[in-house]
Amino acid sequence: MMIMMGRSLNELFEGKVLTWREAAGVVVFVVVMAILQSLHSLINRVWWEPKKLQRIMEKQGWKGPPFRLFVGNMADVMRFREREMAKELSSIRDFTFTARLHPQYALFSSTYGDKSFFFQGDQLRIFISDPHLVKEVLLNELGNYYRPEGSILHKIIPLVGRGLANLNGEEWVMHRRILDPAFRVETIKGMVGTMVIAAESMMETWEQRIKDRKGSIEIEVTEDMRIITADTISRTAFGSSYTKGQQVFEGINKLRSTFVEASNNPLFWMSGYRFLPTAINRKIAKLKRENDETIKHVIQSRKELAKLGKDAYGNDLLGLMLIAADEDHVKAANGTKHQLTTQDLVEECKHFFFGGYETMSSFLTWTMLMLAEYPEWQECARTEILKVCGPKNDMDASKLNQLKIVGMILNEVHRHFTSVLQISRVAKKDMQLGDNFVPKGLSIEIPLLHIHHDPRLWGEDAWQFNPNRFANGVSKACQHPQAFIPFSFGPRHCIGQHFGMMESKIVVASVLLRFQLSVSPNYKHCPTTLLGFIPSPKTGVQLIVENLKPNVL
Ligand code: HEM
Repeated sequence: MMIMMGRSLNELFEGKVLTWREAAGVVVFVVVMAILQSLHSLINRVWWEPKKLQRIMEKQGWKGPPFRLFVGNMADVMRFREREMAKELSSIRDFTFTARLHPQYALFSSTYGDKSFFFQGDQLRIFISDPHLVKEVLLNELGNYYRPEGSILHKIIPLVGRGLANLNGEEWVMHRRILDPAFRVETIKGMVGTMVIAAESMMETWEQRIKDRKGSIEIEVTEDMRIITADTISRTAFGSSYTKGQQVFEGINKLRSTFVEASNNPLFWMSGYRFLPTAINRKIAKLKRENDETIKHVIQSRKELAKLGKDAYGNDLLGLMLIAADEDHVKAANGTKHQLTTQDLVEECKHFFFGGYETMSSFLTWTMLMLAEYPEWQECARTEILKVCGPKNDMDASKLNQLKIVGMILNEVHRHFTSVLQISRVAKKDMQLGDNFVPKGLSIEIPLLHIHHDPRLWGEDAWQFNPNRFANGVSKACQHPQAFIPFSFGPRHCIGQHFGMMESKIVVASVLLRFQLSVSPNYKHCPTTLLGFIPSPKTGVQLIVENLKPNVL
């Protein structure tokens, strides 16, 4: 290296040969310059850039709290959240818990109005809650708004995987193109039978427990919904090797608890924290390695089996992804650019496992609670399921499609307990958004949960549980079709939407055809969040479960 440097310096100093001392001086100079350069870009990133964006937005009437170096306003958010969490909800029918689930929007929009912003770490984030503007951002086909690198999903990458939701640009286009076919409605329809097996196996354990107790039982449904969801994903993704899938879920659970512990530290929200060699970061890295190995093992054995026969990839989600990736390899050989590597597939598997697991188990838990709390809706749904599927739970995709009342209830649960509380984007270049100039690099936060509760869009009963509002479809339920977007929309909408809706209907039908649900006196209504973005009950959801009276069937 010294010789190489000597040569280039020789050129620099027009052929003069440098002494070692002179060369050392030059090296020191270069190192100092490199340090100054890094310092300059650090200061630029953590101070000048956010301050510049703040000035631009303030000039246009946007308001927010003062900037704080490194941590931004997250400490204020955490304090506000603690205060909100300390407030008791009057009953399960009290839906005014949005401030504790998504405190940043509640805190800053109530202080600074609709045009508000705050700093998450060194990122200035504005809130967009007008559905017209939301539509403009999410429908942008040209990718002028991308997912931010500093979002919570990036902070927990060892847990969620470096998959679709964390990718941008051409890499995202390639992954989405290859993975889309595995999640099309037609493909998911073929998975109904597998989903029913997962749901029914949990129902059998409930039935056995009721039999053992000779009457009703109390069930903490959060855990059981997690098990059904994990089982459904393991079976639909990994087919016959679904026990390996369960192993992955054990790994995900360990990683999740470690991240929950880490996220209680305000420094966790600081950019770059995940790269520091702290004890907790080392533990996370070890757990990630172990989980990756399990998935890699399944993929490699599939690939080896495939060498023996054409269909050996299987028709489960992993098989479909491997087939699509293979077809893409063929195209690649013919001149297309990208290919999915084994590590890409590992990351995408983790991504689906996490994405499908946390959102679905949270959503199903809240659905069970609402069915138990509103017996009239439980009854309506059961009558419909009995009529469409018959008492033996004879389900297929077309019957599930006919479950209109169940669909209305699920929509109302999505509205109140929005699984993904907010969507984030960053402007790739200077943009015009409605009347606003949005400078390149500005982060935009779309507070789905709050949009779903805005009385200006939903009317006076926005804070009530009323599935009837969806009786004539989403477009008639609210003022603007983009006021109800639990799965988002546009090019980056949830790839698992059909999978999620199908699974939800199957679980609801399986439960209601066998059991009567009511809320246990032991249940304490205290919605909170998991990892700051998935609504979860603080101390589980305890329900009383009993067999249906014979005259119901
Ligand atoms: C209750 C169920 C679910 C809800 C409410 C939900 C919601 C969402 C939302 C709001 C997004 C963000 C879209 C955006 O930024 O515009 C998303 C993305 C995503 N979801 Fe879901 N999701 C659910 C279930 C699932 C399931 C079951 C899977 C997989 C099996 C899944 C996989 C994904 C993936 C991979 C993305 C990223 C898509 C991309 O960027 O191309 N989700 N989901």
